[in-house]
Amino acid sequence: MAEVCTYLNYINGQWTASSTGEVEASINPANKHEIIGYVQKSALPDLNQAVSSAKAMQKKWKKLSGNERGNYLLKAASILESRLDEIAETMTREMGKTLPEAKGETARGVAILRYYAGEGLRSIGDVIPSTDSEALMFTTRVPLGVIGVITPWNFPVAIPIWKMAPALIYGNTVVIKPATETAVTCAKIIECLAEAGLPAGVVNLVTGAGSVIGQGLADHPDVNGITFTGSNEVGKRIGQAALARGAKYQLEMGGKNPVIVANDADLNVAVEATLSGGLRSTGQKCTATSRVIVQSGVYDAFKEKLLQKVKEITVGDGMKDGIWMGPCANEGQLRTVLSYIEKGIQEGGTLLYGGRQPQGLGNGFFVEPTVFDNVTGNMTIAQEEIFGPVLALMKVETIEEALQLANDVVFGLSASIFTANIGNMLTFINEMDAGLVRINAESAGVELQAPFGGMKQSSSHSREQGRAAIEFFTSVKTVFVKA
Ligand SMILES: NC(=O)C1=CN([C@@H]2O[C@H](COP(=O)(O)OP(=O)(O)OC[C@H]3O[C@@H](n4cnc5c(N)ncnc54)[C@H](OP(=O)(O)O)[C@@H]3O)[C@@H](O)[C@H]2O)C=CC1
Ligand SMILES: O=C(O)CCC(=O)C(=O)O
Repeated sequence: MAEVCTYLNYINGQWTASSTGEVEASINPANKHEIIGYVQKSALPDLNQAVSSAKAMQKKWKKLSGNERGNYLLKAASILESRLDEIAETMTREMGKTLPEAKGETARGVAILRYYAGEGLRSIGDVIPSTDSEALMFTTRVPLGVIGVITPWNFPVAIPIWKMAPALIYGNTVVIKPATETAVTCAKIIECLAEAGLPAGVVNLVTGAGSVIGQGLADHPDVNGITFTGSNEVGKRIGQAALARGAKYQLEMGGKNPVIVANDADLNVAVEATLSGGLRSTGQKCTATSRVIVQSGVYDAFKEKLLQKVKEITVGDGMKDGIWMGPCANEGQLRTVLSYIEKGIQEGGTLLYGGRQPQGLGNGFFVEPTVFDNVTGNMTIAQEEIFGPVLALMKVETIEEALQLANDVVFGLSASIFTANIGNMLTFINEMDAGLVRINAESAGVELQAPFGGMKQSSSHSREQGRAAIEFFTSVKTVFVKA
C-alpha cells in the first residue's frame, strides 16, 4: 500500500500549509477505509495570498514570448509523461475510474500540454484594411490577467490541464481550486508544473471547500476570469458572482445526452457505443449517454444485445485487472444514483437490469450497471442528469419523433445517432440542439484540438479546448496605427 502523504497548497512557488492548520482526508471510493492522502482545508487568507501572488506575477509572465511560455508547458508535459503510471494510479484510487481509463486520461493531459505549447507560436490576430490608406489596422490579443480555475472530480487530470494550459500560454496566471475528492491528483499535476520551473506565482493551488475557496475565487475582485466545470447549481452561482463584479466566466455543466438508434443502424456498433458512452467511468461524464432512443423496428433486437453485454460487465476496484466499471466517486453520488433508480421505478419505468449495490463490495460506493425499459419523456430519469451508470431505453416510431424526444430536455451537450442513412444523418446534424453531435460514434470522448461546449443549460455558451480556448482566455484589442 502506498504511503499516505499530506499535500500542501502551492502559493507563490512555495508548498504552504493552510492558515487553518486543518487537513481533509481524501478517501478511496472503492474502499472507504483507505486514505489516499490529506489535503489542506484552506480559508480565505490562503486564497487571498494565492491571488495576490498570481496578480503580482502576471505582468512579468505576459511579457515572455509565447514560445518561452510554451517551453514551460513542454517541460511539464514530459514530467507528467514520466509520472504517468503513478499519477494514473492515484486517480484510480482517489476517484474510482479503472486504471486503463486513468492512464488514457493522463496521456491525454500530456497531449493537451503539448498542444497548447504549440499555441505560443500561432497567430493571434488579423490585419484589417483601414478606410485610411495610410493607416495600419490590426487585431491582437491580450491575456485577461488572473484566472480562477474550479474543477470537478470526474476528469481529475484532463480538466485542470485543459483549463490551465490555455490560460497560461496566452499569458494569464492561475489560481486553481480542484474538487476536494481529487485534490491529491491535482497536487501531483501542480508538482509537474512546479518541477518544469514555472516562475513563482504563475500557478497557485489552494484546496478547500467549494463554498469557501471556490466561492471566494468567484467573488475575488482581483480574479479577472473564472473557468468552471461541474454542476448547474454551482455553475449558475459562479456565473452570477462573476457577472456582478464584471469578471469574465466560462461554465461547463450538465448533460442528458441521447443516442438515437435508427432502424438501419449497425446494432453491434450501436450497442458497443452505448455501453462505452453510457457506462464507462461509471456514467460520470457530462457527455455520458443516458437516454437511448430506439426506433421500433430494432427495439427488441437492440435491447437484447445491450442486455447481453451489460450482464458481462465486471464491477469492482478499478485497480484490479479485468474490472470494467469502478465505483461512484463518492457516497453522495452513490446515494443520488440510487435515489434516481428508485424514482424511475416509482414513475413507471421497468427496471430491466441492475439497480442495486452489488453484493460483497460494501466498503465501496458501487452500484450495478442499470438499464430501464419503457421510459417516457416526462419521467425524472429522462429529464435530470443522473451522473451514474443508468441507461433509459425509449421507443419511437420515426426519426422525427426521436429528435423531438432527444431535444426535449433543458440540456444540450452531446448527442449521437446510429444510422446508415445520409438523410437521417443530415437531419440529425441540423436539428439536434447539442454542442457536440456525433454520427455512428459514442456521445462521450472529446478531442483536445476541437471546440467543446454545450447549448441550452449545459454551458455558458462558450467553448473550451482547441483554438476555441483563445476566445475565453484573451481579450481582443483592435489597433489603429498612423505614422
Ligand atoms: N459537468 C461535469 O463534468 C460535472 C457535473 N457534475 C454534476 O454535479 C453533480 C454534483 O457533483 P459535485 O461534485 O457536487 O459538483 P459541484 O458543482 O458541487 O463541484 C464542482 C466544483 O465546484 C466546487 N464548488 C462547490 N460549491 C461551490 C461554490 N459555492 N462556489 C464555487 N465552487 C464550488 C467544488 O468544490 P468541492 O469539491 O470542494 O465541493 C468542485 O471543485 C453531479 O451529480 C453531476 O450531476 C459534477 C461533476 C462534473
Ligand atoms: O467526454 C469527454 O471526454 C469529456 C467529458 C467532460 O468534459 C466531462 O465529463 O466533464
